[in-house]
Amino acid sequence: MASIEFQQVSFKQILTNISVTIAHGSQTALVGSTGAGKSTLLRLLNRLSDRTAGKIFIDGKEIFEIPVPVLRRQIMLVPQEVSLLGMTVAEAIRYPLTLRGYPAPEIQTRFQTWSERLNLDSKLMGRAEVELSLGQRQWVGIARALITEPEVILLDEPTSALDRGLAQLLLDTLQELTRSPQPQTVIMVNHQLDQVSSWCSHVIQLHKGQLTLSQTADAIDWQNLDQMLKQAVTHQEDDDEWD
Ligand SMILES: Nc1ncnc2c1ncn2[C@@H]1O[C@H](COP(=O)(O)OP(=O)(O)OP(=O)(O)O)[C@@H](O)[C@H]1O
Repeated sequence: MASIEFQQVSFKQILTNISVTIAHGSQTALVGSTGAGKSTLLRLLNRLSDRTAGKIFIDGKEIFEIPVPVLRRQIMLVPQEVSLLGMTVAEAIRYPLTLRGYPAPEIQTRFQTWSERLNLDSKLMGRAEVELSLGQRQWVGIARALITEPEVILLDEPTSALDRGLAQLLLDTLQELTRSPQPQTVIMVNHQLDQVSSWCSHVIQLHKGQLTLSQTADAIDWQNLDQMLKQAVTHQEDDDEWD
C-alpha cells in the first residue's frame, strides 16, 4: 500500500508547482496534451529524473530519503517504449525477479501465474525484441512490471498499441490489483477517455506543466474534460512559444 503526495514540485521549466495527493489503492488517470509533462511526472516518482523544487512523499516518507533501488522495487514504471535489453520474452519477464535474487521455484510460480493471468502466448516466450509487434512488446513490459507485484504501478500510455481485448484485460487486471487485500496504487497516462472514464477513481490533468485538474472520477464531467483536452491541442498548435 502506498499513498503519494507531491508538494509544490517543479522540474526545470517543464513542471511548475505541482501539489497533489494520490490515495493508496486508487486508480488515477493522468491526462493532458502532448508535451504537458505527464511522462516527466511519472519519472520523478521513481527518480529517473529528480525534481528541482518541492517534495514528493511515499507513505509520508520523502523519496530522497529512500535508497533508489528500494524505491524502484516499491514503484515500477512501464515506459512508453519497452526494451527487452537483448533478452527473450521469457527472460525479460523473469529478469526483475532474477535481479532481486528470488529463488528459482518462486520465479517459476510467479511467471506461470502472470503468464496465465495476462494470457501470454507461449509461442512468444522464445522471441527477441525485433520479432515482436509494438503491442506485443508493450504487453511484455506490462508483464515484467506486474510480476514484481509492486506497491505502485506507473503506466505511460500502456494501451496505445494494444487491441481492444488486451486493453480491456489490462484495465480489468489493474482494477483487481487495486481491490485486492493489499491494494496496489496505479497511475496511468491514457489519452483515451472512453477507456479511463469507466476505470479510474481519480483524474489528474496537466497542461503545459501545470496541474489544471485533480478530482475524483465521479465528480468529472467527461464531456467537458474531452472538450478541454481537444481545446488544449488546438491552442498548443497555435502557440509559437511551445514549438
Ligand atoms: N530531461 C529533460 N530535459 C529537458 N526537457 C525535457 C526532459 N524531459 C522531457 N522534456 C521536455 O519536457 C516536455 C514534457 O515532456 P513529457 O514527455 O513529460 O510530456 P508528456 O505530457 O508525457 O507528452 P506525450 O503525451 O507526448 O508523451 C517536453 O517538451 C519534452 O521535450
